[in-house]
Amino acid sequence: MMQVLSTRSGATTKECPPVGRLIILTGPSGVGKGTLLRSLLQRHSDLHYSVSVTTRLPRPGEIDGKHYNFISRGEFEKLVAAGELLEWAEYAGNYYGTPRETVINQTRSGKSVVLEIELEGARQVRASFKGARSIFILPPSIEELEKRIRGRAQDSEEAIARRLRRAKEEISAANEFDIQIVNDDLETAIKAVEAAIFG
Ligand SMILES: Nc1ncnc2c1ncn2[C@@H]1O[C@H](COP(=O)(O)OP(=O)(O)OP(=O)(O)O)[C@@H](O)[C@H]1O
Ligand SMILES: Nc1nc2c(ncn2[C@@H]2O[C@H](COP(=O)(O)O)[C@@H](O)[C@H]2O)c(=O)[nH]1
Repeated sequence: MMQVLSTRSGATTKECPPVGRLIILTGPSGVGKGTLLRSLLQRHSDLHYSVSVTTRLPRPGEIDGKHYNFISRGEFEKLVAAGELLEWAEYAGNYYGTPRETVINQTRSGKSVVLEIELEGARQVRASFKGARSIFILPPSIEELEKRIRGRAQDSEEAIARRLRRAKEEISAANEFDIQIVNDDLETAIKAVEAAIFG
């Protein structure tokens, strides 16, 4: 099955240039991407969030269809095989992906769409949407990142260790992206992301 996944990945497809803006928000888990995005969506009704599909189990409080569409591995593999994902990646033992159709329809109708995704998916979207604006969110330090992941209190020790290992690899790729923003003071970071998107 993995062979099917790798040959049908959205990474290989070249998309038509979108009309609306496509914004990639990436950076390590726990850096605050979701927190920044929630503020941006509250402040800018013209921004749209692309709801991802994932095989991860819902965390307490997460709503199916709002935070993610939670699906089985079999369902995910079918979406990949049918070419329905714009990008996808395996992250910390689970699959995550962006449904292609919604993003294409929204950008074609002139809407600005934000993807909040990890490094591999962000690289795939950069390769297929040349006009996408990519923003990499950095933590003030690894220690602070760990504090934030632990503070969220939603991951096992093993998951925290995996996320921190992955974070180090991700941070070393920050310069691949158009803009790097350190999320230290939240309000300052929100303003910097706003400037990156609308400036
Ligand atoms: N500037 C900040 N200062 C202090 N804490 C912050 C800041 N930004 C976010 N946080 C906190 O860090 C934790 C992780 O934030 P969040 O869930 O938004 O990260 P994320 O990058 O979306 O993670 P993931 O990619 O795993 O979904 C949350 O508890 C959030 O309240
Ligand atoms: N490549 C993709 N990555 C995604 C997508 N949706 C979310 N993510 C990223 O996965 C990790 C883990 O998320 P979590 O909710 O389990 O903490 C994080 O970096 C997200 O940004 C996606 O569609 N594609």
